Amino acid sequence: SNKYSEAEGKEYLAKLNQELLRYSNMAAIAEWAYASNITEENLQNKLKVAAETARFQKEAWKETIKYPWKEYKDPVVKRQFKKLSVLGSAVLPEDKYEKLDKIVSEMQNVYSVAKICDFNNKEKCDLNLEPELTLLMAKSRNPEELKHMWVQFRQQAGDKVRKEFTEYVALTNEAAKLNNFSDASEEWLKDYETEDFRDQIQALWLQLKPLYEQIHAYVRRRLNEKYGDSVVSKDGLIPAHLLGNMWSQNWGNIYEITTPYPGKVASDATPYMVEKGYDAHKMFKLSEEFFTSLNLTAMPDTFWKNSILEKPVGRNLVCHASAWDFYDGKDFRIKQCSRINMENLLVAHHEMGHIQYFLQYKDQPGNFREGANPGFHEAVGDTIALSVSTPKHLRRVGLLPADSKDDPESQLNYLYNMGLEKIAFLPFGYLMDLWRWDVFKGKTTPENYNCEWWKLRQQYQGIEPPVDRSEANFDPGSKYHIIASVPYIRYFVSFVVQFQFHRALCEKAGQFDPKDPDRLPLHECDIYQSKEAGNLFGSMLSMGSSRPWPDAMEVMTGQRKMDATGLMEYFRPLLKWLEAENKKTGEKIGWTPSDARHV
Ligand SMILES: C=C(C[SeH])C(=O)N1CCC[C@H]1C(=O)O
Ligand SMILES: [Zn+2]
Repeated sequence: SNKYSEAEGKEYLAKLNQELLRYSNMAAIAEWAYASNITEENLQNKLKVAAETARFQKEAWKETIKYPWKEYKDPVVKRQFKKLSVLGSAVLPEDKYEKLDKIVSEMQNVYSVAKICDFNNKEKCDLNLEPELTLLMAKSRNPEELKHMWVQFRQQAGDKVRKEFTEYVALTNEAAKLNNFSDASEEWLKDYETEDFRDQIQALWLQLKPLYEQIHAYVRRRLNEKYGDSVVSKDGLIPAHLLGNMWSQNWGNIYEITTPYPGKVASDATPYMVEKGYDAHKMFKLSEEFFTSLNLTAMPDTFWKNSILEKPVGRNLVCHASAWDFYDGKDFRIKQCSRINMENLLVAHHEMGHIQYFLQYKDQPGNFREGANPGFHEAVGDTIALSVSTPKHLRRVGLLPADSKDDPESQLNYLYNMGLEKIAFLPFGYLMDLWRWDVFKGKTTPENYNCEWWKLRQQYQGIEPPVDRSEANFDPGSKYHIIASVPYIRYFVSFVVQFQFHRALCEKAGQFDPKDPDRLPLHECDIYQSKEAGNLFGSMLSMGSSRPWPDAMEVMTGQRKMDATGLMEYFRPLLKWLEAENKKTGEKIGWTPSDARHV
């Protein structure tokens, strides 16, 4: 047979996959060493291993593209060649590849070591983002203290990396063009294999925007009542520092000051986690037990041995939570600077969802060991957490009092709390890459990085900075994913599809009936211990990226498209309540742009 026949191609793939897995394992080990202990030595080692890996990938790629794979018959062989025919940043000349790697590593270092002084004690200047500032942004009800932390963190993080980020954009675009993409945004979107992907996302946002405007109007009124007109206007933008989160991306931490029915039991497990002596290990064991109750896979011993589940003392590390596949079918890890509270319990489930996906597709060929699309990977843990978060489940595992009532007002409180997490996030999940796509396309230039950022924050989230901003600032650079070059539209996709997954699994578990949605409300569903649901989930997860994501979605939900009806069904009672409440208090729905207001 002539060289490069389909049989030859198949043999070539098998050998190449083994080599690629070996390099991926070495690269992950070097990256882990740096991310978990930021030292010059670990940086140099990471750069060296990354350069070796890139060199191998480039050599292999020159051979790969000689195979006439488009004429092959076997869809699995063709799909692997298709994936391997795009080289990624390894396409850059070695010096530029190393420069790009160095810049992203340095931006992560600046972000991870940023420290500010305490608002109340000017001598204490060792406050890190995690845990100190995260906890204070969640707890403080002092607008001046919140403003101090909001401004100071940005001064120590984003403002310091504006120049590096500009260089990062140029190099990332250069790599994209060498891979025959018009710019990096097109290379990032290839993972969705969907021609009109951006139009689909825009359509989903327009469907969900009314829900966001309702919760925005209600929260603005409650914050106006608490902080007064001089701090929060009745019909304008919400100041970003008052929403319980450094980036205003989810608002769960202001539940207690905006509760619809105060005095009713809060569905917050935090006090019960503390009372029961929870530590990080116990949080992750609780999550593991949920997965095994579904007949999904337990963590291998290496997970407990190699993971970092609490912030180590005495060294710098990247605290932003992450899950790692070491591509040897045995070594899987989480790195999380865990705190003992409900928010961290849900992040732990989020990360364990990544690990479960790794475990389910670990026997796929190397280049299929990824999510059906990146949004699916972000949705696994959150889908499970939708069951875990229910008052019914928290009572079941002893994280809410057994006798805590389930009356309609408590139910509404719970649904509102979930809305502060899931609905509030949607515009942020969208605008992050709306900004970056425009940057990669050159529509947003360094001269207007910050102005365009705040235009999007105003247009989509209806929020404004607590102090005037200028191009001396670089606020996008104060968000981890921007400086770590992690695409973000995956989270918007996740927040939509996780409700489609939840609905399908709840139906399978007999916990939801689409023909009688009021009998078993979707937001009360808990799939715990349903092996039928778990087997259905596993059948999708084990596919990895071996098939286009509509095929994977269809296996589990019967649908082939992203669809907002899952999220809308889950929050239907909340939307009704918010519309009635905002009508009663005569709220303006939406917001008048600040400049219009100042005129
Ligand atoms: C927990 C992770 C690690 Se993939 C994360 O980055 N998330 C989870 C939800 C949104 C996004 C964020 O924190 O910005
Ligand atoms: Zn994630």
